[in-house]
Amino acid sequence: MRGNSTASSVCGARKARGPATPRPVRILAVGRMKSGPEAALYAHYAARLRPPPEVTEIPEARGSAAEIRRREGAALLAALPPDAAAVALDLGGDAPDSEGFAALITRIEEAGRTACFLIGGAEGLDPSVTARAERRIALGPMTWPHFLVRGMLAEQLYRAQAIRQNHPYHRAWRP
Ligand SMILES: C[S@@+](CC[C@H](N)C(=O)[O-])C[C@H]1O[C@@H](n2cnc3c(N)ncnc32)[C@H](O)[C@@H]1O
Repeated sequence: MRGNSTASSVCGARKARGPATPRPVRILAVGRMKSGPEAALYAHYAARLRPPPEVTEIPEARGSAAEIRRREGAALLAALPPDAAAVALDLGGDAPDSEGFAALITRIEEAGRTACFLIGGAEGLDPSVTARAERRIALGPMTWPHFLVRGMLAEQLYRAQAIRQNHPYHRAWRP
């Protein structure tokens, strides 16, 4: 399982156990989401997460495509907390299955770090961001709109929570 094979490398050797109460995951995302179907999708799944994720929205930058990526990238990196385990949502990343994604969250929590998911804007993520990320994850090979990616990530976070709690929301395929 691809996701599991590299999940163990994301956190580094820190404390063996995290806090009893998991810290909220952080979502650092370019763009201000207005009310609409994408916001409703995100809210639907985020409301099921315990604790709920904390979202930091980075304003869309102006300029050439490269300038936009660089400015938005600098703002994304500046918003990372010191204990961040940075995970970039990136088309060039690997595509773990949901169990592998859940294992990644567990590893980050057990290392006592904060899982921080980085989502780019229309021009994508700057190379400085993908270089900083300890893990790059693709939601398949197709390009999705960034606000939709936020909702899709929230659903996978909820699925990961269900997997970790053995909740029947996630029905693993069995032969
Ligand atoms: C509209 S996409 C940017 C497309 C840009 N041309 C690129 O190649 O990254 C906006 C953001 O959504 C996220 N995204 C879009 N599709 C994705 C996918 N299949 N897997 C992971 N993240 C994706 C990435 O964070 C991306 O920076």
